[in-house]
Amino acid sequence: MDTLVDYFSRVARYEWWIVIVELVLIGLVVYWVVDFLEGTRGERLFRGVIFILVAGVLVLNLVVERLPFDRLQFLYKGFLIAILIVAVAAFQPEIRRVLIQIGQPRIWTGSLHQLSRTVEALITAVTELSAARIGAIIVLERQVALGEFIETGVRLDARVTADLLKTIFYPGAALHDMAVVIRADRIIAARVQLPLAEAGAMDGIELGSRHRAALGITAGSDATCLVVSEETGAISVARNGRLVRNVTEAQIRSYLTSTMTATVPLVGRWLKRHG
Ligand SMILES: Nc1ncnc2c1ncn2[C@@H]1O[C@H](COP(=O)(O)OP(=O)(O)OP(=O)(O)O)[C@@H](O)[C@H]1O
Repeated sequence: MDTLVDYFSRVARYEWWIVIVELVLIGLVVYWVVDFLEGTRGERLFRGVIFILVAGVLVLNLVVERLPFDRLQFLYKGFLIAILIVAVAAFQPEIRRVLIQIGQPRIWTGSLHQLSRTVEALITAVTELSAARIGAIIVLERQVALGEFIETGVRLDARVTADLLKTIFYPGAALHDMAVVIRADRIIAARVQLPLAEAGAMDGIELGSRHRAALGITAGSDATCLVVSEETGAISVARNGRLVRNVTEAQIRSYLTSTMTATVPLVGRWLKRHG
């Protein structure tokens, strides 16, 4: 108790506005990290790491500092460094995504007309595949290049059309297995093997490998992924390692437009809004 009183009387000597600014900044950073990781595997890890750190600091400050447990304190410092190294390894996909988003310019070389044609072709393809219960997974590459995964598939370079997408995923067709990757308005590759996210369930349903592949590729990159379930015909959208199931046509349009307009130059976006 004395330690707590000591602590608060020390804090009370600081300039009040400095304490407030510091608390607000810490709060903003934690809020931003939790918001960024929300619903992903990283969120649980982050909560775990924060819990260990807060519990460790409290125990050390409130109990150990009062008693001559110098070796424990020394070990705790080493433990913090180990936690930092483990956290960097564990959050590798999330850290990669954030750094790439910060460091890369936005590029879209096509016109807005091409953009909306591509969006409509994708919507037609997935709704028709869904109605026919044909499984499909389509990855929309953005700023993070997906070259290492594209190499596992068959290279194509064809304009996105609904008919071509339906033909690719038609059961038994040579390229129907695995994923299609799209860059701007081109189908870049088919039969692409994506990294799988850990096994897990969503809404009580165990995720199969198609949906785990969508989570895997979107956790480690800024890509958006459309999935059509062969089993139920449900269409899902994955972004930032999160899956939204049973999306409607309007939702797909909104997801795709926001994904793709983020790569349109600002002037183009301004013209679209005011033109
Ligand atoms: N690593 C991967 N990358 C891309 N696609 C994959 C990968 N692994 C599996 N797939 C695709 O997922 C199909 C198998 O889907 P599975 O039934 O296991 O998953 P699911 O999520 O339950 O999907 P569905 O709801 O369509 O059944 C494979 O035939 C293949 O086309």
